[in-house]
Amino acid sequence: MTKTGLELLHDPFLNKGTAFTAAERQANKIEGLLPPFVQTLDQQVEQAYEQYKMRETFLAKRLFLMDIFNENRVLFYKLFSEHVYEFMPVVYDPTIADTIENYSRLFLDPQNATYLSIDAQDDMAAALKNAAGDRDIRLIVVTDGEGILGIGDWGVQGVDISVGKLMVYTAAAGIDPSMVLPVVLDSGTNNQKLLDDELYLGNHHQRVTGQPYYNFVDKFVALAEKLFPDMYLHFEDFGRDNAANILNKYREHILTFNDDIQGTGIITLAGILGALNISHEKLTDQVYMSFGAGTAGAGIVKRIYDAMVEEGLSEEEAKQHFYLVDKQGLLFDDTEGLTPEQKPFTHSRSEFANADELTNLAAAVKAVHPTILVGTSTQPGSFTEEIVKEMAAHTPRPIIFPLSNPTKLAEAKAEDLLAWTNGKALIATGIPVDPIEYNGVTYEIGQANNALVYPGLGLGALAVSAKLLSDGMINKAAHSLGGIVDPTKAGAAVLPPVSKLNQFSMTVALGVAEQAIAEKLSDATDAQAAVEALKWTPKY
Ligand SMILES: NC(=O)c1ccc[n+]([C@@H]2O[C@H](COP(=O)([O-])OP(=O)(O)OC[C@H]3O[C@@H](n4cnc5c(N)ncnc54)[C@H](O)[C@@H]3O)[C@@H](O)[C@H]2O)c1
Ligand SMILES: O=C(O)C[C@H](O)C(=O)O
Ligand SMILES: [Mn+2]
Repeated sequence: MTKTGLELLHDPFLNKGTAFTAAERQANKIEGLLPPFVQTLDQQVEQAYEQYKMRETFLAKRLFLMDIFNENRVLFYKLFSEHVYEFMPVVYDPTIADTIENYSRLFLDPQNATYLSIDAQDDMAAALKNAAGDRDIRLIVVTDGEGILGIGDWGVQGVDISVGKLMVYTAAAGIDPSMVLPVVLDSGTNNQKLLDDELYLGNHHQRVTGQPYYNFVDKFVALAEKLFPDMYLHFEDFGRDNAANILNKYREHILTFNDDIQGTGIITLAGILGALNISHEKLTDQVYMSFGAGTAGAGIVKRIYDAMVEEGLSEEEAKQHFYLVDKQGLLFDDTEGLTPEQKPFTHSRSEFANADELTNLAAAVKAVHPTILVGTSTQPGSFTEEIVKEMAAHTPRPIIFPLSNPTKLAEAKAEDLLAWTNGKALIATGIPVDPIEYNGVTYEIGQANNALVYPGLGLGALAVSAKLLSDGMINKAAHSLGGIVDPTKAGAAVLPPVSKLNQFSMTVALGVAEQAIAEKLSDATDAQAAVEALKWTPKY
């Protein structure tokens, strides 16, 4: 059914607004519904950008851009693609945290998302069909809102992270926006503030947990697979108790990806490889400390550990290079409340004379002397001057990545890390940071955010219709980000800049697609052609 009239103007996948030509206006019953002058896409972009600049706050800018998103996807993505570096923190993290916290109050438009309720599971198939319409869905980002960034449980309001992650897929890697579906699984929320708020738009009950919850997820996965058999299923911001369970359940059966576990692992490994490229040190000589060994923290550890094994260490040797610190302090094999992902990387108390005193990060750093410290703890300011100086006293180029998001939760500020280490720290942050002047050198700060890698990974896997996402494909993605930054330049970043996101997303996609073919996870033969064929560009 072709849409005409107001229906056409209100379909963001078809609407061109003032760019509809006179002939199109006549053919589609929209004569007189628009001002007479026919604009080009470039003129629309220029006009929209002027309006964008008039908005003062990041939140106001984001709301303005979302209006365009809801009206006209081509215009939105053309505008986004011309201002990737500027728009990323507005459209995505950290501003997205504000819109998630205020979602119900700011609500205007469902943004073509699918809302699946644990209390209405009989509607699930209809809901997915309604949301897809006649579109060919190839990519789903799904969240249950329990572990949004580091801000916790936001129930149905977490849907914005599904929408936001998908926007980055299109802006960075050219995934056709008509092929994507954001999904939220509403199984309740344990956020009392939301439960007490009569304007909260989700289910007003505590989270359903255990088998009924997993049955709900299972039903969704099975239906999505049936309705969209060529789909890549991206899980985002599930709670610590469920994220790894869900990934482990499906990863060997369908083409699926957990961004917090795998995406963060890839980008952090890439950042560490970039740092070692600058310091000329070997990965297998590093002593790694994870602060906040939850979904992301343990996911990163597994990825770095795999890389150490690939570089020749035995599994037992490699494990000795890792130390996890969580709420309990340094994690030992007899620590209460260990997660299955933490257990393999614990130590024996007998390795330390003062094991019982290692109940906080400062004591653990003093006892272990890590060369790499990665924060995924949601604890702002926890990488203190004392801790950082202690670390720097025992290693010439400490690798320090405060990765907690959004900005207000970061373990440290990049400028402090530089000052406390006389410019020696090799830093990556979770959120964008402007270049820092220190002692006459301009330091570029790499952004270790999974957004630098998941778009290319998804494009590569989708382009060749990979059957699964293998460790080999993941590993290839991590190694695809090297070679863009010049490590000999003073103040060089450990990761390529966000301004080159489109360029290196293609490198990642190609590497991943080639690897899928090499592992016989795809019937395609020409990775380059497949990637180019799938790539969408915003034009009328
Ligand atoms: N930069 C990125 O690409 C990226 C990717 C994923 C997650 N993150 C960030 O990492 C953080 C954690 O996310 P997650 O999904 O792993 O959450 P999570 O809840 O699974 O993990 C957080 C961990 O921190 C621990 N923790 C909490 N308080 C602590 C304290 N006082 N001391 C030590 N440990 C403490 C928790 O026990 C838990 O194990 C978030 O802020 C998130 O934004 C960043
Ligand atoms: O969303 C982000 O900015 C990265 C990451 O997935 C997170 O949960 O923090
Ligand atoms: Mn996330």
